[in-house]
Amino acid sequence: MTNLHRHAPLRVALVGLGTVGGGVIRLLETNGDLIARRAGCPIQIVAISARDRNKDRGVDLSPYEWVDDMTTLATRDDVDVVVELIGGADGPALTLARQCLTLGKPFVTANKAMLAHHGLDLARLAEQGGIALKYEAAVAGGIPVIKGMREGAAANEISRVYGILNGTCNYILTTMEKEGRGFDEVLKEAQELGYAEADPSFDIDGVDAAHKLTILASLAFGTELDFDAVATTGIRHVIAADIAEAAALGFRIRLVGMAQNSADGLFQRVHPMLVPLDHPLAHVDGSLNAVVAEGNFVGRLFFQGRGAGDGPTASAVVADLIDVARDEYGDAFAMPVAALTPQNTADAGKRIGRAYLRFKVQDRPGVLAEIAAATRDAGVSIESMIQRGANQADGVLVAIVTHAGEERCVRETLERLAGSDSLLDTPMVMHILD
Ligand SMILES: NC(=O)c1ccc[n+]([C@@H]2O[C@H](COP(=O)([O-])OP(=O)(O)OC[C@H]3O[C@@H](n4cnc5c(N)ncnc54)[C@H](O)[C@@H]3O)[C@@H](O)[C@H]2O)c1
Ligand SMILES: N[C@@H](CCO)C(=O)O
Ligand code: NA
Repeated sequence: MTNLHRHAPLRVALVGLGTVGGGVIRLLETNGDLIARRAGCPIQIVAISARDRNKDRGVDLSPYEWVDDMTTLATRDDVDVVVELIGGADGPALTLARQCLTLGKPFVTANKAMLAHHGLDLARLAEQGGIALKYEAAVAGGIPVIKGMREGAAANEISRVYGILNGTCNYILTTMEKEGRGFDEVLKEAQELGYAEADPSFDIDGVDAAHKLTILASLAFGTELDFDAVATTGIRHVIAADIAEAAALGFRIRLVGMAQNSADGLFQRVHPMLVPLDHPLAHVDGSLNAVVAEGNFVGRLFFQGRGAGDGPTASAVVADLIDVARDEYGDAFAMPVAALTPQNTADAGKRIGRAYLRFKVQDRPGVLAEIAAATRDAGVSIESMIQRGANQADGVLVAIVTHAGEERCVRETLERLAGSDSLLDTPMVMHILD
């Protein structure tokens, strides 16, 4: 029989056997023959490691050699590539990454936290060793957006890259919207479905999306990764009433990560936004993620797919392994580290856009006039306003959509209202996607 494979098997050490690690084992077992034809060689797991050897993971681990000390994998001659699926920006994942890349062992990871904080150093090590550092699973799970940005869109100057980058938050927001269920209950469900990070506050406070945006921004703009430059707000303070008011005004609420280039510098933010119903992001539901990139020759690119969960994430990890088997890899962040430029952070106050403001106020004469006066004095023009819950002892809700204007004016409106005894709660501001 003819041997259709060009190479000897690619021997993989898999570290971390949770949601994603289990998915990788299942995927390779299910699609192994097809993958071997595409990769030019079989991809074989030869060693596995995790914290607890005896835990039932729902997959048969008996065919694979268990390794207690993962640090030995970096020096093993019978391992061609190490896959890290532990998580955490520092700690054992980072130690393993540094060891592997320093010792010339190709490295595949889904760990966006580690890349957002240490990506440049790790890319430098990979570059020095002339080896692969691959991380498709780290951004938007199964969507091939790293490949899309690094390779497919590489000829373009990108003006803006944005999208829904966290499956847990999207699942929470869209389930609350469709089923009217409470935040805590839906978060628990997202955890059970394997979407959430080990510490789910990374998801709901927008940190995970900010990790991913940090990586995307570097690919889009050729800048050094700068996690600290991302202004981040999560979805903790989005309440059911906001979702209902947004719907009444013709919007849906999504946690959006956005990086935008301007003459002033780079603007990077993760925050809940109102998305108009006629925008494709308004229809990205559940654990789906989506990324939009605007290029000067290609126009608007729209990537959509499952951003979390075992199957989609394993799909991205194994795609990286296929690239390693084919010997197809390049600079981790699309150009040599020395060619990346430092970022200038743009002043968000000068950004022009519409905003949604929600106030919980006392139900008494003059309150609306007080809010209107604050917007007038700050130079904010009101497009529409809704008041609900008249005659309620615990106050009424006032929701405002502004005309497009500088963001600093919205900030000034809130400063003018600060301390007013008409307000019963901290006002909520969400910007509107254009
Ligand atoms: N779950 C997803 O949908 C998803 C999607 C994209 C990326 N990721 C990323 O993939 C990685 C893994 O995520 P997961 O959801 O599979 O996590 P998980 O918690 O389900 O699994 C983590 C695994 O790592 C092992 N581990 C943890 N600490 C360890 C240590 N100190 N030493 C040895 N092993 C250790 C655990 O035993 C477990 O097997 C993370 O970086 C995560 O951010 C997850
Ligand atoms: N916790 C992440 C996993 C995918 O990176 C999410 O919910 O999107
Ligand atoms: Na991806």
